[in-house]
Order: sequence, then C-alpha cells, then structure tokens
Amino acid sequence: MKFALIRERKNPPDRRVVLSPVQAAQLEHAFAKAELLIEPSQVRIFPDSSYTQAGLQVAEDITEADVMIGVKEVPVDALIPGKKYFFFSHTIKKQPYNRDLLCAILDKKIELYDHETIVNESNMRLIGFGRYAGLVGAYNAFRALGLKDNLFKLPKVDDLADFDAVKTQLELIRTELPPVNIVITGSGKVSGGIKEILELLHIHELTPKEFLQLGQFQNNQTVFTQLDVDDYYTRKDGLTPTKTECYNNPELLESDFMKFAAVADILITGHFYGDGAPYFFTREDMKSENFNISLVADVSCDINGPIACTLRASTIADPLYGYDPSSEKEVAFNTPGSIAVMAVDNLPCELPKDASEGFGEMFLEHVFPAFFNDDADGILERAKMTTKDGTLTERFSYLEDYVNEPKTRF
Ligand SMILES: NC(=O)c1ccc[n+]([C@@H]2O[C@H](COP(=O)([O-])OP(=O)(O)OC[C@H]3O[C@@H](n4cnc5c(N)ncnc54)[C@H](O)[C@@H]3O)[C@@H](O)[C@H]2O)c1
Repeated sequence: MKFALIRERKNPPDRRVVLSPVQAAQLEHAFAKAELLIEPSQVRIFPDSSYTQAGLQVAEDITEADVMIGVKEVPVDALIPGKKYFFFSHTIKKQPYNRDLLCAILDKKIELYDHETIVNESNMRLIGFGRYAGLVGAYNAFRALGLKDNLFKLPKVDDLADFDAVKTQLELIRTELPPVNIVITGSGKVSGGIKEILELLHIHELTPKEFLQLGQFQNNQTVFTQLDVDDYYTRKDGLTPTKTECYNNPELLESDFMKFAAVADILITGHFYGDGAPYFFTREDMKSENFNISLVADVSCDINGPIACTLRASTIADPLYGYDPSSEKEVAFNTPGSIAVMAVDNLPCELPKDASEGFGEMFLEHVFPAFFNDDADGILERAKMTTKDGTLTERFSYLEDYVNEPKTRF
C-alpha cells in the first residue's frame, strides 16, 4: 500500500503535516507493506531534507500513491481522480463554502475519509487538533489579559519555537497573575488543553458550586472552574437535565450561564455547541449589570451564536478585538468598558510542530493499522464519506440534498 503526505495548498499557508519525519520512518518500519512518498513543500514545519535524512522518498510526482494524506481542504484542481484522500473537508455540517469541493470529490470518484469522521464504535472522535487549540487559546487569554490591563507582555505563540517555549513564558508570568475568576467550558480535547495551561500556571480549581459562592466575598487568588453541559444548561421545567438530554433534546433546555457570568472575570470556551441549543448569553444579557466578564477567549468560536460577543473569527496576525455591549459593535480590544475577545479559529496552526507530532501519534495508532488488519475495528468503514463509484456512503447520505442543490457541478 502506497501512501503520500501531500503538500498543503490552502491560503493562508498551513505549516502542519500528518506525520513528522520520525513518525513517517516509524510507519515504514511498523508495516512491511507500507510505502510512503513525501510531496515537497516550502511551508511545512519539517523541511523536505528532514524527511530525506529520515530515509524517506521526497517526490514531486506522487500519482502512484493510493492514499493521499493532508490536513486542510485540497483545492479542486489538485484532487487526483480515483484516489483515497484523508483531510479536513469541512463538509459534514453542509458548510456552503465547501459544497463544490464535495461535489468534485464525488465526480472524481475519490474515496474521502475526513479526519473529523474517524471515530470509535461509540462515535467518539479518535484524532484531532483540539488539545492544541485549547493550549494556544488559553495562552492567548493570558496574553490578552496582560495587554488589556498593562500587566505583562507575553509574545505570540506563533513567534515561539514550540510548546516548551510556551511553558517557559508562562513560568515567567505565573507570579504576576491578578486574582481573577476564570470559567472554562466543555469536557473534550479543547478543554483538556485549556486545563493544562491553567495547571501550568498553578491556578486553583473550584467546583462550579464553590465558584458561585465567590460572589459573596472578595477573592484574593486566581481560580477557575470547569463547566459541562449540565452546569450551563438547565431544563425549562426546572428539572436537572441529563447529559444525553443536553446533547439530544435542546428544545427542553434554557441557559443557566448568567449566574456564572456574574462571578467570572474571564471566560475561556472549549464546549461543542449543538445545533438548536440555547445561547449561553445574548447581547441583551451582556448589557446587564450582572454580566461581569471582561475577557472572552472563545476557542469554540461559533460566530454570532451562543457567545454573543463573538461577532467574527479573528486571525493569528490580529487575534484581539473588543465588543461594546451598549452599541453591540466591535471596538478596539482595550476600549474601557468593552469586552476583549480572542476568537482565532485556526489556533493549532500556531503550534505546528507539536500539533503535527500529536496528530501523527493518533494517526499511527488508530488509522494506519486499519489498512493492514482488514479494518478489524471498522475505523475506515465508519470514516468513509464517499465511494469510488461517486456516491455518498450510508452514514453520510444526509448530505444528498447538499450536494444536489442546483448550481455548479464539476
Ligand atoms: N478555534 C480553534 O482553532 C478550534 C480548533 C479545534 C476545535 N475547535 C472547536 O472547539 C470545540 C470543541 O472541540 P473538541 O475537540 O474539544 O471536541 P471534543 O469532541 O473533544 O469534545 C466536545 C465535548 O462536547 C461534548 N458534546 C458532544 N456533542 C455535544 C452536543 N451536541 N452538545 C453539547 N456538548 C456536546 C462532548 O461530550 C465533549 O465533552 C468544537 O466546537 C470545535 O469546533 C476550535
């Protein structure tokens, strides 16, 4: 079986890759029948020479490979018909901007395996960059705090070599943190990354109940609490929802977040927001005297949705903006009375080396073995979105109306 690590072609350039040179060499050692080609790249975090030095073949012509492996969407004209492809296609939620891409994949009779669709039997995602989004998002929250209140100046993660350098910077500001109350949301990979940063800063964790009691007295240490779905949602009928209801029955729910917003200074999000679920807080809620949050690092980053001040995604180059609750408009991030917002939607790109290595580990563990054990765990079968006959698989048949909308078809 011949695999190719393809070059990223999207703009802005993405430096991540699915296997580091060391991991690429491991693949060929682990599976005697695996061969790997590396398509050259000027932007990849690991230079072509590092793959050559690891004993791999760097080749401009990769057409002989059966399986093409990348990170971001592949432009339509670079898709080679009849191949298997792995990349993030951003089509499973019927994203309008990638409809033509999925149509082209069907027309070119490509078998698409989206990284997001690689799940175990319980439908839990097995690979992703979430941890790195959490790490960078939480760091960016403290960077914003330092800039907003003139406390300290942290460099951008993008300007640091790797996660070890990030840890060194955090150590420098650890004792300079003011006594702020931090809320984090979610319980998945992103929130795991956020928590790692808070733990590196030795920030004390409280239960949601203990956190709410802070409202009654002056707190003199930096603390955080982690909220899961059943903490920030309640049932309209006053009963406590189960987690399953929170995921599957959004019509039963209403937000219970404002009691936390009254106590928190900083919000760092890592939740998944399900379609039709209540908003955490609205623009009206943000006008309330009880809304105490002055800084939001919205890693979840749903635009004009559950976190009302996230008006747009921001960029690695310019990560911060401000939200003025009275005018409901964007202002400079350090405008007095405004809420500073960090809503970068490609955070893992700021840690390309660590993110690539972490992703590679998961890919080596969960995906490559499936090619050599007849897909014993059903990984490939569940992940496959399109077939070599140009049709959607059963699991993704709900995309039929999306790809058949009248408009361009390749
Ligand atoms: N800003 C960025 O660069 C960036 C990068 C990666 C991920 N993200 C976003 O962060 C969010 C979390 O990602 P993750 O990797 O931690 O996901 P995850 O799958 O690891 O965790 C999601 C959590 O949400 C829960 N959940 C699942 N379905 C839910 C539903 N319908 N309603 C409420 N909760 C539900 C899960 O139990 C889990 O605890 C996602 O919205 C993702 O798009 C942002």
